[in-house]
Amino acid sequence: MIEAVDVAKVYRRGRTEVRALAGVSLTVPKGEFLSVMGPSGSGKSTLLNLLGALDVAGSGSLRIDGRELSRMKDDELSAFRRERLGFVFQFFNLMPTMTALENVMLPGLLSGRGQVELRRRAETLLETVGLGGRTHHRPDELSGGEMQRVAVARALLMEPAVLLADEPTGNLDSRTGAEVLRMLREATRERGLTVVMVTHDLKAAEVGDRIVRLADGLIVGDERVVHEQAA
Ligand SMILES: Nc1ncnc2c1ncn2[C@@H]1O[C@H](COP(=O)(O)OP(=O)(O)OP(=O)(O)O)[C@@H](O)[C@H]1O
Repeated sequence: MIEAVDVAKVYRRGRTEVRALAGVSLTVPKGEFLSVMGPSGSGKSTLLNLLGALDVAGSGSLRIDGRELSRMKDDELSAFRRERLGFVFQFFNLMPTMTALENVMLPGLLSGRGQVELRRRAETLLETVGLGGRTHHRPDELSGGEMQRVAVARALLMEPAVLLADEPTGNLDSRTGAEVLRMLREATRERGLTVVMVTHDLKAAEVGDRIVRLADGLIVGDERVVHEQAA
């Protein structure tokens, strides 16, 4: 599903060079929930930006959902991003003047799909994330956890192959964060969705199937998470 081979990224600022990623190889099978950890500056956001086709790698190969990103033109990349990838961010990034329902429908409206079908799907997704009763609330009428649930529903609208989450619980208290993660875990498991989540929080990371650790732009750890069996 995701296959990165020797992916490197150097940022140049005047005469200084920063090797944000120094050759990362990583395979994430379909349906896996991967957590990425590492100290500040280790390259986590850079990796997520490359996986999200928001930036291009300097070298190496990056295949997602069978497509080699380096061979795609800008308009192909935006279409790929819109149709195959879902994003969840630390600060939710909801439109403040729109209701929860409108926020969830938004990626679909931009893609030109029919309103009636989109509305039905958005309502179903809001039910799935436990917000069936909040469809007409605007973000300032929702709690942080509810806003992040709306963001998860929005990320799922286009039925992406991969969901990328950047510190999705970074702005939530630990209990609310855990609830959002449980909901994310269930919603993605039902859909066989591949998830890559960057987090500083080990508890959050352990919700995933596997934890990859970065340091200085390299993978320095890669372990499976052992989950207790439900009784
Ligand atoms: N646009 C940019 N221009 C120049 N340098 C950059 C740019 N983006 C990132 N860097 C540098 O690349 C390195 C990796 O940054 P990155 O943001 O990927 O780290 P991170 O692990 O996500 O850190 P944090 O946990 O603080 O968000 C850092 O040294 C950073 O300063």
